[in-house]
Amino acid sequence: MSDKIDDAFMALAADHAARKSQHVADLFAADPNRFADFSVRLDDLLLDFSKCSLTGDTLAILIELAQAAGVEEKRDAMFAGVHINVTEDRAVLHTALRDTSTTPLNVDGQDVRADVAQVLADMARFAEGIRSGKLAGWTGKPITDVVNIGIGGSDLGPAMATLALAPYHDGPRSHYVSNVDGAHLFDTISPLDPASTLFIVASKTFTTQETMSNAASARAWLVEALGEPAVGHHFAAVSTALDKVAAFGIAPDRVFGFWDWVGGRYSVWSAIGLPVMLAVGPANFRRFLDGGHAMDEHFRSAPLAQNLPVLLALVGVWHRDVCGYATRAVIPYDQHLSRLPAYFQQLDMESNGKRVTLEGKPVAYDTGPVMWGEPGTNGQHAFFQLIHQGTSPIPVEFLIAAHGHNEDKDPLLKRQHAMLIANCLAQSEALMRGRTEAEAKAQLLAAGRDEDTADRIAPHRVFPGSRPSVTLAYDKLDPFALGRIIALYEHRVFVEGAIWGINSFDQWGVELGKELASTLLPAVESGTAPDSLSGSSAGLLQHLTAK
Ligand SMILES: O=P(O)(O)OC[C@H]1O[C@](O)(CO)[C@@H](O)[C@@H]1O
Repeated sequence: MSDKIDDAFMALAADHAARKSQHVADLFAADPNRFADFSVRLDDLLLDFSKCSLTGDTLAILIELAQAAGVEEKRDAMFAGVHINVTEDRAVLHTALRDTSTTPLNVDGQDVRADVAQVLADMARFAEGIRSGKLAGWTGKPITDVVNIGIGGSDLGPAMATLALAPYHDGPRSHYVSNVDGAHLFDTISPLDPASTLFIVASKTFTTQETMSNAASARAWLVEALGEPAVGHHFAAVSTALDKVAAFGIAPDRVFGFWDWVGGRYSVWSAIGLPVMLAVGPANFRRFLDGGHAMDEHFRSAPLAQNLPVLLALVGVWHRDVCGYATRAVIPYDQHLSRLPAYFQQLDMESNGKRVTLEGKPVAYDTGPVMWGEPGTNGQHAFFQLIHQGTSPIPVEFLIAAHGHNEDKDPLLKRQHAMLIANCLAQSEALMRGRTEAEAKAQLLAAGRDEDTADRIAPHRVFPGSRPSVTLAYDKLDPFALGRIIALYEHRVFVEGAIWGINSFDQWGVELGKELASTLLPAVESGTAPDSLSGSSAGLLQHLTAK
């Protein structure tokens, strides 16, 4: 870490220490412009971070921190195709997947623009064929159900986006199978008709144990029902490992490639998005890409102090490193975004859950927090108790649309959307404002409780307040809006990683478990624990394989 970064962190720590007991409600009372000063817009997309404990001075130091960490230079290097993923010696160019520009973009001497456009055109042709029924199943039945078999980035992105775009879904039904637990595949395909089912085997590496075993079982199910020759009509694949796909037996015109410069958790924009395109059609998929590109343009050009991903990241760094909050909750008040927290968990935690710098030295500051969440209002009736009154503050990120998709259909549904907004605003307001003991007692007395009861109960009804939250508001969750939100969070992860000086684009932390699982499989099947296994694991293995 450079001296300038350390200086900025020290200045932030001093600012935090000096204002530790300051209530955010007092910041609002002191500054009638606080909302305007601590919110930023990109068209209808509004990021409000005024309910966090930052002041203008704090923000100025955070911007200095971003400058000292070279965020702008690192951003430009990413967009230019520099191999910023140093441990895998790869460029990081998911942004190229949503860019329609024809200016050459050379990656390792190869202009990737034409490749990207070609795969998109192939996907669109295939998707239109399936959606129109022209590309039918082996028996001539049109495809009614698409089962994506993939895991991690080859599952979470398309699964999240398909659900998010449910109002635009006019193609075959979508299903997602990821877990190596055979129950996932079995429960999904049992009700389906093999003659009208299409499987997409999605795996960047085409070696992932879960995906390969689910694909083999799906293939066997299909062959048993329709015979071996049917396979070609009912399978497609998405991968960077085209040689391995060919070995699986999927016809080349049903194989959609992508490239090693697209990380798994950044791949929903690539051919990994094929099931989304099948569901909502190529035009809506293009709008999703355009939304991502709009955020890219904003990220590249807006000054740091008006830059949504930069500001979201700086608020994140403030909470993680200065306030010391170990987790953050993402709560979409949008049922269609109910898979967003799971998607963000991979995006954020696989990217920034790192303990060494780019140079392989221990990091000087805490890196990625635990990210978790559930849709509102459900979370309110489950874990919000702890967020309001627990001992450790948890920054919350609320997402809310001004308009729902169904509100024009029925006044009752319009009212329900109003209730959704009211609940979302009520939660962030309650978290920030809190309730004093005196207020709690006055309420109890006003409700007819006697003095002793009011004194006894009031402490339980105190809310400390000053609990941080940001709110991301948008007009309506359409494909463009979704693309913008996803790209916003991708770039936020990038900026945080750049400040911490880590590689946000590798994932070595998943390897050890994978290696051990493959060496343990024969032991589980034979019931004999190898000597190298710890007493605990050997004991568990014996218990689980005893009969
Ligand atoms: O697409 P693949 O190669 O099957 O990998 C699936 C997922 O597995 C991981 O490598 C982690 O195990 C993720 O990074 C990736 O998204």
